Amino acid sequence: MLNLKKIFLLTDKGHNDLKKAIIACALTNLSLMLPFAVTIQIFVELLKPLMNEEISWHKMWGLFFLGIIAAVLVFLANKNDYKKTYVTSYNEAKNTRVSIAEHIRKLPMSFFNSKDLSELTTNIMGDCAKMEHILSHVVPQLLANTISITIITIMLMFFEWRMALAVFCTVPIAFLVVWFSRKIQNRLSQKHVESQLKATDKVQEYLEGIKVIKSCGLDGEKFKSLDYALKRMKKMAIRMEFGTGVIVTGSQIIVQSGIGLTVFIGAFLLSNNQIETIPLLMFFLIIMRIYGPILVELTLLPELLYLQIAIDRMRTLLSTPTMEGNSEVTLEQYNIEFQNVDFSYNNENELALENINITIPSDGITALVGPSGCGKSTISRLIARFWDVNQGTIKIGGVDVKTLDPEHLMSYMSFVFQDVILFNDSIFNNIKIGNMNASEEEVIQAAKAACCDGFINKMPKGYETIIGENGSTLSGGERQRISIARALLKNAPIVLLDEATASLDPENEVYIQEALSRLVQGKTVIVIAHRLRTIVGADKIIVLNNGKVVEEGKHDKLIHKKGMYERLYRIQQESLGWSV
Ligand SMILES: Nc1ncnc2c1ncn2[C@@H]1O[C@H](COP(=O)(O)OP(=O)(O)OP(=O)(O)O)[C@@H](O)[C@H]1O
Repeated sequence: MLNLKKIFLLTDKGHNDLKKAIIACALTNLSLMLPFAVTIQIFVELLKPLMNEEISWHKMWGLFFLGIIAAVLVFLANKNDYKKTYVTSYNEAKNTRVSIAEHIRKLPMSFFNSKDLSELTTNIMGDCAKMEHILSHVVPQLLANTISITIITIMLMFFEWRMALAVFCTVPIAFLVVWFSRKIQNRLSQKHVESQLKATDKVQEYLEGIKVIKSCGLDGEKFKSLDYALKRMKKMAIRMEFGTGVIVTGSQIIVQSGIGLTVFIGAFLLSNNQIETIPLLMFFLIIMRIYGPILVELTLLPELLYLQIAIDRMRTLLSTPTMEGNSEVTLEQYNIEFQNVDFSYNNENELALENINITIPSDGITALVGPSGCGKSTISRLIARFWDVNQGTIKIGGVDVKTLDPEHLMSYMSFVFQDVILFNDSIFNNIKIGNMNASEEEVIQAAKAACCDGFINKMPKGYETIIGENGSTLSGGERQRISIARALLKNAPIVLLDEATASLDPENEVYIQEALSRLVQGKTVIVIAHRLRTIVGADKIIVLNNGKVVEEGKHDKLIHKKGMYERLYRIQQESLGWSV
């Protein structure tokens, strides 16, 4: 028995709905035979004068009313069929989209290292749309046709088995041809899908990088690679359509050869007086009625094989293990401890962090410094459990972060990154993301504390101003202050600041320093700063180099030590005097 739930990755409800849709479709198919049977009976009556018999008008009126009843039944069956197939398939696709998005949210960041955004977008939108289309337009019809054709075949077998055999014997051969060519079709579909993904990726890259492309004069080169990807997608689409076309047309010809066979067998039986003219004509009419849906089925079958690629991709995504953990534990203290931590992003031989043993005290500022690529951001990502360590443990208040549910852990942390993510929504809602339960007053208070109030009030609609995709209508400093307002509203006990004041003009920097000083009061703060003068007053400075801790202590101690920190600090102080 076909396990539709597994094949099409359905929810329990979706599976039940699909079964109902198949039954509804089969009923529609069978109901369509009613007007057909009435028509044949009328046809038989009308032919009676040719056999020197009289038309029974009494019977004709009866058939007329039967015809009306049949039409009403067809209408009701179609209505039911529409509701069961289309509405339920759209619901199922919506549920699948939501469960994919939910699953993606819980995946470790290592997953995103190997996937690009266009592939995930295709997963959520494209694959689900394909599933929606095929669950509503293909699967119920295909299976319902199979059921109704089988029923009709059995009925005709009882009536005249030789003619029934002649009508249907070509059908399984045609289906077997499509089935056995599925490997070729799969290969063609796979290549087509890959070329589609590549093209989507290139279009996305082109649009996202349009500023750099223009400013660096890369129009020709980048356009060439986009053009190549689009041409390849076209080539693969044509190749797939051609390959599928040959297989489908071939199988349709096989089915239609049944017409010749039926005529041949019919003529043979008629000449031997083994069948009468009217039943013979009836069989010819049946061929016309039955072959139509079978030919349609043969064109639908490759679509089903094509869907399999999308479903396989969704299955891989949904079976990728998520990051789980306890969401009941309450953290009482916020000191952070790294014990013998080793970490690598992809390859275990290339450690981004090696044997890290550090303590980040609560209620104080700890700065992570060191040359570019030394592992500062990696430490902050591990604290937030964006990734899990390869070896060792990270504890917050004595609790191993690996045992905590990532979303629960996140409720204890606020982030202020340099590359602020803002949504195409009002300023008010962008700040409120920090705490969805906050009142209007609290949002405004946070905005004031983050020095946002001034520029917000100058905007045409104040807090209700829509700020464009990723805050495109704001300056870098304004965007950063909004992200600080968000963090202030969240009021989490641990604050992670990543390059928060880099690349800002002096005025903005003053505002941001003021906002930050309010944000960090009484919190466990981890700052990643390149400009060492901003962290001179930190309670602890951890110096990293090549993924290892090389020095630790306060500013004065490290300066006296005359090690890496002192060297970096000196170079930066000297560079302050430079002019271009
Ligand atoms: N997502 C990633 N996948 C693979 N390798 C990564 C990833 N992110 C960082 N790395 C590598 O890990 C090492 C440490 O990177 P990290 O971002 O922690 O450095 P950093 O000290 O914060 O650098 P910077 O100051 O330039 O931001 C680098 O060699 C970097 O190339």
